[in-house]
Amino acid sequence: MNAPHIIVPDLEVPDTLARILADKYEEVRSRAAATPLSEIERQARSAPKPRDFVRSLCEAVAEGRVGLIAEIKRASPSGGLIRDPFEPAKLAEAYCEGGATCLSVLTDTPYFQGSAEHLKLARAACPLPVLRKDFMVHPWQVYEARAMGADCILLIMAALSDEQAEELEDLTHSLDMSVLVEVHDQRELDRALGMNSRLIGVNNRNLRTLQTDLATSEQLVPQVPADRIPVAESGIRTPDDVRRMAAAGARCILVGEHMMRQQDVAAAAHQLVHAL
Ligand SMILES: O=C(O)c1ccccc1NCC(=O)[C@H](O)[C@H](O)COP(=O)(O)O
Repeated sequence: MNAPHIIVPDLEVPDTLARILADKYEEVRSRAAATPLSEIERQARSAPKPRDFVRSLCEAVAEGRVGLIAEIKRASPSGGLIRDPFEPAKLAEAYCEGGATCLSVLTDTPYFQGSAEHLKLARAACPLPVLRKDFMVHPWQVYEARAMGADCILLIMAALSDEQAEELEDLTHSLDMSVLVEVHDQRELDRALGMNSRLIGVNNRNLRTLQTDLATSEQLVPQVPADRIPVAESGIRTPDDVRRMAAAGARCILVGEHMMRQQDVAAAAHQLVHAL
């Protein structure tokens, strides 16, 4: 089959992200050549109904709880191999038992050792809505996300032009899925606020240095308007960190590596959920 023509926008992107994106465009080209858009769309439309990711977080916050998006990730560019052995279904059950509101599952293979299979196993093991954590650059991946059962996708503003972000957001919403729009600086936040999605993720990880700094959320979260839901992402480890993010205005958090490194994942989730 012929590889589809996919246009790559000319963006200024941090080094690590630029490498990941170059590989991602290649991956999408070859996967879309093997499974045409019409076929992946058919699979997406016959997938089980989406679970409401945004509503679950809103309910957690309305009930005074921390909205924990608990991440299932085996490895990462900053952390190397994080968890081995790695059992997505057991991890999903443990997160659910520990009080997580939603799951985030890495599906990128080259950099995170993730897969669609991890997402399917995790979602089948619990009732929680699931975010497909990957580098989304093309509509084909949105259909693929729905086809594998994802309830939400991540759109990283640093990786997308405004036109791309809006196209992917519209398509995602048309499939009744949620979008978590991720920003790391003021300019990206301003662009994100021009979109329709309610979930605004502030990534504390600088994708140039891969270092995390919770001050990023402290600076940006107070500027997120009340009709949006801020989510503090990356580098959150302790109950004090959770309280720090809540003091900045983020009662929803996305946490991966800290919990993935604990023997008792349910207890680690429970500790963060009950930090306030
Ligand atoms: O985690 C990385 O090393 C990384 C490198 C390049 C792009 C993205 C990366 N991480 C994705 C994430 O956003 C985190 O997995 C997520 O926010 C959880 O962060 P943490 O709790 O610090 O694992």
